[in-house]
Amino acid sequence: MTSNSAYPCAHEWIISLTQQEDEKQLDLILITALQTILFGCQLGVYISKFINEGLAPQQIYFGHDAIVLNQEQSLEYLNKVKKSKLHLHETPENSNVAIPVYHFGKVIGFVIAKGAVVGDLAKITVAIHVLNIYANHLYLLYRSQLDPLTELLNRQTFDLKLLEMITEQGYKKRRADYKEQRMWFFAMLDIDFFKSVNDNFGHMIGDEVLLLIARIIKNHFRSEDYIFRYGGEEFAILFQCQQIAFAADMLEKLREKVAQFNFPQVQHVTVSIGFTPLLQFEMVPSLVQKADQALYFSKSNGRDRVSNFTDIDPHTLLKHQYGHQEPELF
Ligand SMILES: Nc1nc2c(ncn2[C@@H]2O[C@H](COP(=O)(O)OP(=O)(O)OP(=O)(O)O)[C@@H](O)[C@H]2O)c(=O)[nH]1
Repeated sequence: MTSNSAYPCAHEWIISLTQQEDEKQLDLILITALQTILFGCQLGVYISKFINEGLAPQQIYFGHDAIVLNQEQSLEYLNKVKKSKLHLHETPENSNVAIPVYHFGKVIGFVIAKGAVVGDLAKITVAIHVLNIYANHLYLLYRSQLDPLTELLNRQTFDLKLLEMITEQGYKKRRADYKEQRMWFFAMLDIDFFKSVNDNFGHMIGDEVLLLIARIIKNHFRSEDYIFRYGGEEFAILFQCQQIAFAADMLEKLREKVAQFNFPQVQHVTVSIGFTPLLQFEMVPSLVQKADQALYFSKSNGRDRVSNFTDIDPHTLLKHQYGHQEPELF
């Protein structure tokens, strides 16, 4: 991409950025734009993809010359740019600039550029504008991944995320952020006798129950975990724990929280949960089937309980399959 003016033209990048429907493509366009605008610089690009100011931004540029920071350093830089907007650091042997990435006044990441551009405010200003457009479009893409009622990730995003997680890159990349090794787990959760909630209290109250349960689940897990509204009254959870016993405990506590919650009008609602460890390179349908079978086991053994697929006798599993291979769409 070229420009006739002395400084790179931001318009071309804005058009390219706002045309993207895929987050990875959007990142790629941003990196190319920054490499052109801040030509000759070594770059580090760190963004919080959840549009969440509290989270450590993640590296999104992995080129051989990328500036690599650990989680602590990236939080440190985030705080620096929050305080001083543009953080310039100049010594005879090393000069770099940290540029904040804003979304609606919140700093959701930063770009570090090392090299001759540090004193060139015109180029840095173009980079800031391009980063603003990137952040706005990232937010729109992010919103399109959410279920409008619960604001959890929607069913359309489920396959993509799960596929991403079971490939080597996704599985390892996220684990490496933690000091200790963690495993991923996949759980399916279904509200018990939800039809009777609708029948007895009406659809609006049913929706409120869905919303409240979605909130309970979201607050129960870490912001790095993934919570999906999988179907009508069914949720899927991808989460990390050090070991299977902790995962079971985490889900048991979630079950308890729902069972003890005082829902307006309906008062008492329970959920059934099935889960399985996420094996790297496992196929998505096989993973869903395992969690689904564990969920069925919970349903057919009294509901309001958590079942671990790996604990269930395979003979029992062969006999039963929870009757919704295709999720109910909403
Ligand atoms: N209010 C509301 N209801 C929904 C929504 N999506 C699905 N449902 C209802 O969820 C109910 C699911 O009922 P069933 O599949 O029979 O399951 P259940 O009554 O929960 O029974 P078990 O799962 O066997 O415990 C149906 O009545 C759907 O209409 C929604 O977005 N809002």
